[in-house]
Amino acid sequence: MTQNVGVSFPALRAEHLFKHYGLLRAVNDVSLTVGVGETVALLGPSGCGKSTVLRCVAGLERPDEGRVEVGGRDVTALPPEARHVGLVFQDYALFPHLRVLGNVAYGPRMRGASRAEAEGRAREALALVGLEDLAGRRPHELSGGQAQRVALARAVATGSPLLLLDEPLSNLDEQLRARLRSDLRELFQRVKAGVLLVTHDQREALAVADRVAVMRSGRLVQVGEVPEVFAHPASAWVAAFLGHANILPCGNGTARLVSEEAVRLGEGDLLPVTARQATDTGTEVTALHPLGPLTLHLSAREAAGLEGDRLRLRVEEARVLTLPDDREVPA
Ligand SMILES: Nc1ncnc2c1ncn2[C@@H]1O[C@H](COP(=O)(O)OP(=O)(O)OP(=O)(O)O)[C@@H](O)[C@H]1O
Repeated sequence: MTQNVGVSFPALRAEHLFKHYGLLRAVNDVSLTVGVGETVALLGPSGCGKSTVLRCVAGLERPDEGRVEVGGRDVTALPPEARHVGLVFQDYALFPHLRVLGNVAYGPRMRGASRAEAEGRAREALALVGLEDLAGRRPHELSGGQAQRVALARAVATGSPLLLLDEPLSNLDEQLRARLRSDLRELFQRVKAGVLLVTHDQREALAVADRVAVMRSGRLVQVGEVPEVFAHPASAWVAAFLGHANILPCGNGTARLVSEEAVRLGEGDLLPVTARQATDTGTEVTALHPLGPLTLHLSAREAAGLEGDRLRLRVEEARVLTLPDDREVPA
């Protein structure tokens, strides 16, 4: 195969992928690029086709149409083991009979490294995930979080230009997830591979990814840098999926998005508060604004500014986004 010397290729370029299961279009014309050293989160609700995209990229599924390039090499027709991608899936099955070191060294060994070389790389990868001390353990002697990190080390040790992670934190409790999220970001920055991460968890995407690709019913509906997509969702559905609370229908196929940044507390009119509830971080209130009811999270200090059952606030009209309201469109 020929490659142009000096031309740099993205870690992944997927073009016009389609995958049907019977009449179901699980993946409908998905094109996606992951740069070298970039982390892209494929984010969407359960069943929207995220894993199928990842499986097509990994070679575990054959797309009906489309093309997959890894590091500039067309791998569309190649089996998974010939694609040189590192995989971490939900169940991250480790080989039970191999110790941690053997599990992590397995990839490099399969790619022809000597035992010493493979184990050297495995130790480096284990150090990256902070588990060098557990190299001699067997998988059943690990906690869920440790097994998760071994699976990551195993993918990293392959030295692949592209890592594919499917809900890598899904089996862990919330505390551990929160800790590993920041570990992951650091780890990805250090290994310099391209990372495609599948998740249905907005916080995970926000914490870990450079760019996010939002998927709905087999299609990508918005792709962009994480802060940009959160600040400027392309539609009401995307805004709602990303967790925006105040999306007010206008009745003409559009909706207004009043983000927290658009609300100035302590200025403007006194508005009636119709609901109030204590939360972990403060108080959630619903205030009746002429645009519609606004649900707001108030810190303890902001909540102290409540005047009886009224709250003074102003909505900065210039910061209110008008979006197509596609929430009721059948999936
Ligand atoms: N082998 C298969 N045969 C038939 N239908 C399938 C198969 N695999 C997936 N599907 C269907 O394709 C759609 C997309 O599934 P996929 O697993 O890609 O979704 P997902 O977004 O990853 O969901 P989750 O977050 O729940 O894992 C779903 O409706 C699913 O039921």
